[in-house]
Amino acid sequence: MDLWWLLWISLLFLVPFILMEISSGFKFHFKLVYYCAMCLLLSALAAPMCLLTNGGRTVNNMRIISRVVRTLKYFFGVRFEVKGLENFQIDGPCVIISNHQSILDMMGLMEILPDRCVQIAKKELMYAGSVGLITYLGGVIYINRKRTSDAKSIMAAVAQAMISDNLKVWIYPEGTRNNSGDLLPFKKGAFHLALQAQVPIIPVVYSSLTSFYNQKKNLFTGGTVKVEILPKIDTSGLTENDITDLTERCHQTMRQVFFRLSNKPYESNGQSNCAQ
Ligand SMILES: CCCCCC/C=C\CCCCCCCCCC(=O)SCCNC(=O)CCNC(=O)[C@H](O)C(C)(C)COP(=O)(O)OP(=O)(O)OC[C@H]1O[C@@H](n2cnc3c(N)ncnc32)[C@H](O)[C@@H]1OP(=O)(O)O
Ligand SMILES: CCCCCCCC/C=C\CCCCCCCC(=O)OC[C@@H](O)COP(=O)(O)O
Repeated sequence: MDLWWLLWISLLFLVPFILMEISSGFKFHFKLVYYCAMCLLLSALAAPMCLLTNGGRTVNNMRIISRVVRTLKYFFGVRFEVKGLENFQIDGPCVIISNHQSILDMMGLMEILPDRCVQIAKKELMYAGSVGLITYLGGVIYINRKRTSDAKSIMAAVAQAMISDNLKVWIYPEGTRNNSGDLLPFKKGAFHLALQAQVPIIPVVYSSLTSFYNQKKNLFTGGTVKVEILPKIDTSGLTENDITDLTERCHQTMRQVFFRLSNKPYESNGQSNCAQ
């Protein structure tokens, strides 16, 4: 008898949930699964192309990867309005920093990826099947975010490789995806890297995706993302003592641009912008 009551009560809660899920959530989750499946499929197709063209793990594969990933936007109704591409026209290496909202960011990244540019990614991405393989072949640098000391020594080696191999490095200084409609405080790795390699920083800002992609509201329709590549920030002459200031300056500049591109009034948060 008790079991029957339990069953009825569960149904009472389950049925509206299932109906709601069918109407909005189902579409949302279906599209997300479709996106991941497309990433896995395109990666599986791109991997042999990379191997046949360039033989193994090299940044040159990023040209192939970006060309393939650029086709994804047509499947998902996403478009990009890009400003400031001329700011990428610098000789030599640099650190590129941008905001990170969701896994959809891979489309925005590949839309404007400059030549000879690798990204810093969490090591877990290595195990994402064919996506892991394609990131490996493209020369993505993996870090263990839970071990600051390991991440620091990898970043120090990256600083040297940037100079010797003329590499640009793309870092998401928020350190994780953030779809809250604001920027998270910045981690300091990107700024240490720019100082160690003595290279400029180029900030890139993507407008908020929340009007067409919002996990809390089960929303995933098509839309336009505004992208702005900002002028380079020089780091020559700066020392370790300037890291906090530099981090804060970049965060403030990018936050202002983020609010402007997202058509939202700028809110001053009044706190320190650096991650503690
Ligand atoms: C073909 C179809 C394919 C389709 C699909 C595939 C599509 C494309 C494929 C290719 C593209 C792939 C791109 C993948 C992108 C993935 C993105 C990510 O994974 S984001 C997550 C990983 N990235 C990051 O976390 C980067 C940002 N994080 C940092 O920079 C961090 O600082 C850190 C990880 C280096 C360290 O973390 P943490 O300890 O939490 O950080 P802090 O609070 O910033 O630092 C603590 C103290 O350490 C000092 N510090 C930091 N870094 C350094 C350093 N390098 N050297 C010296 N000291 C350092 C820092 O100053 C702090 O000390 P304090 O005294 O407080 O100042
Ligand atoms: C045989 C193994 C099968 C594995 C299946 C893997 C399923 C995943 C498949 C496709 C996912 C496509 C993802 C595209 C790349 C996304 C990169 C990305 O955005 O990573 C998130 C990372 O920046 C921050 O992570 P967190 O927000 O801290 O978390």
